[in-house]
Amino acid sequence: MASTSPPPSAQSPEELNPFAIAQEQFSHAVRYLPELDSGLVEFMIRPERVLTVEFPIQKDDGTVENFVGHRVLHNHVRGPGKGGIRFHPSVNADEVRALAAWMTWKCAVVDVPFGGAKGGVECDPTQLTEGDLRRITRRFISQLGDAIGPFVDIPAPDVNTNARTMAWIYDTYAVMHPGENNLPVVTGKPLDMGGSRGRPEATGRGVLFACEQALRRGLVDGLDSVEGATVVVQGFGNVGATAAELFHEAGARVIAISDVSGGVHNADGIDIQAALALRDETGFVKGLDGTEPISNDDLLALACDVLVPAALENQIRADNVDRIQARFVVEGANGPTTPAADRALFERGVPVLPDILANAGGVTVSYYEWVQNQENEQWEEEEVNGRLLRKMNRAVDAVVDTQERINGDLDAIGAARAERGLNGQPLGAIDLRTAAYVLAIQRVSDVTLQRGIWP
Ligand SMILES: NC(=O)C1=CN([C@@H]2O[C@H](COP(=O)(O)OP(=O)(O)OC[C@H]3O[C@@H](n4cnc5c(N)ncnc54)[C@H](OP(=O)(O)O)[C@@H]3O)[C@@H](O)[C@H]2O)C=CC1
Ligand SMILES: O=C(O)CCC(=O)C(=O)O
Repeated sequence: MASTSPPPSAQSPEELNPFAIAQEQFSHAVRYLPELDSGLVEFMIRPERVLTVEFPIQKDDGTVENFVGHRVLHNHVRGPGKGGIRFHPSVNADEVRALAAWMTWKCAVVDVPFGGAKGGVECDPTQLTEGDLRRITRRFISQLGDAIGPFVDIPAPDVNTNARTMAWIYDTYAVMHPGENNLPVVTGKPLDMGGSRGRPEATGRGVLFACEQALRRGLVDGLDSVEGATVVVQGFGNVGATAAELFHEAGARVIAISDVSGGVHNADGIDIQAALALRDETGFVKGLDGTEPISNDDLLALACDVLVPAALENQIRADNVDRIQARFVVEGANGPTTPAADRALFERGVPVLPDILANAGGVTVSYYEWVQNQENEQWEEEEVNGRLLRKMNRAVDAVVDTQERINGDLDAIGAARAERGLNGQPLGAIDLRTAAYVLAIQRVSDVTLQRGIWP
């Protein structure tokens, strides 16, 4: 597997450091919440716990190799930590810190009773066998010990992990905790091991639901439905492939898709079922019949109604944002747009439905799985999807309403800042990401104060 596109030299590492980005997004939003005490703000920006573990495994080729893994609990004020585990060569502590912080805000935006956490192991799954991956997972989970648990911190799938990985996590934890109902320790499990119907598709489905509700709210001039819209999807894994399939089923024309090796394009629309079959057979979408090859860079620059980045961080940056022609960006991935690119898109009037809202369908159905596991129940898929739809619609409405409220109240917020001795410079209008942060920070700070964690 190739790693993420190399960062362009024009941008400093700090500008592309996910944790620095997460902190910048948070600090920007806090300016619109002048009532928050500075100590409380500091409490919310910092991760509560960062664990880094190192462990050897014997690989199937007979060699022994050391691996490094991280699990970060960012904040557990609203509930146990929640967030996926990623296996990727570019995993590092700062990336996991950022992903954990985004989980805190995401769970608050969609209003599920979890805090934020995330994990990752620095490894390249393309160079490892299934047996290697199983041993890595088991050793990583044993090393984490009671830092995870059904009411402590609950992992889930992320990049290069899936239901099979979650089954190994469950089993490892269950061996360490005999005699207990351990099912809620991890979500995204296989269906016959306490997984929830609808969880494998939930993130992609949530991306579609969020996009549809945002269009109904009139966020994109002249586009009120995905029906007939042209859609470009970067990343053809759990999130991207499901999103592509569901946008297609909803009547959109998906004109380009991609994976790490590059993309394929057809202005008349891509046969998504054929793409799925090809990916399952070869591992890639390249060479799909009836399509032209396209690089990931050029794919992002295609003219389309909706662009869904669903791969990794830092895909839309200062150096390529001018090429973006999409009318609406809906973030399936975590952190695909840098702050500089956010600002440029906002100035151009291109709305970005942020990750902490748009891709919250996964954690929402993970919450439903966790609830079902407590009762040893399994809901019907219609029930799961119906609940997801209502959650996503409510979350989109809450974020759009927050944006409208704040942007209609800038003078009063500026005056409140001046009154508290804060920088009194005029405040600019906020984008959807900042609105989502304001909503989330408000929810987390309210509970922090109610619980008396911050006096
Ligand atoms: N799984 C979930 O429930 C959730 C995931 N997310 C986020 O969505 C994103 C995707 O996750 P998920 O779908 O689970 O991961 P997967 O591992 O299932 O899929 C990732 C996809 O992205 C592709 N990819 C990797 N690197 C690049 C690159 N540099 N350029 C283009 N494509 C690339 C991969 O290609 P290849 O397979 O060829 O390597 C693969 O198609 C991540 O940001 C994740 O954090 C967010 C919420 C929930
Ligand atoms: O399903 C979950 O619990 C977490 C999913 C996740 O890691 C994410 O939303 O980024």
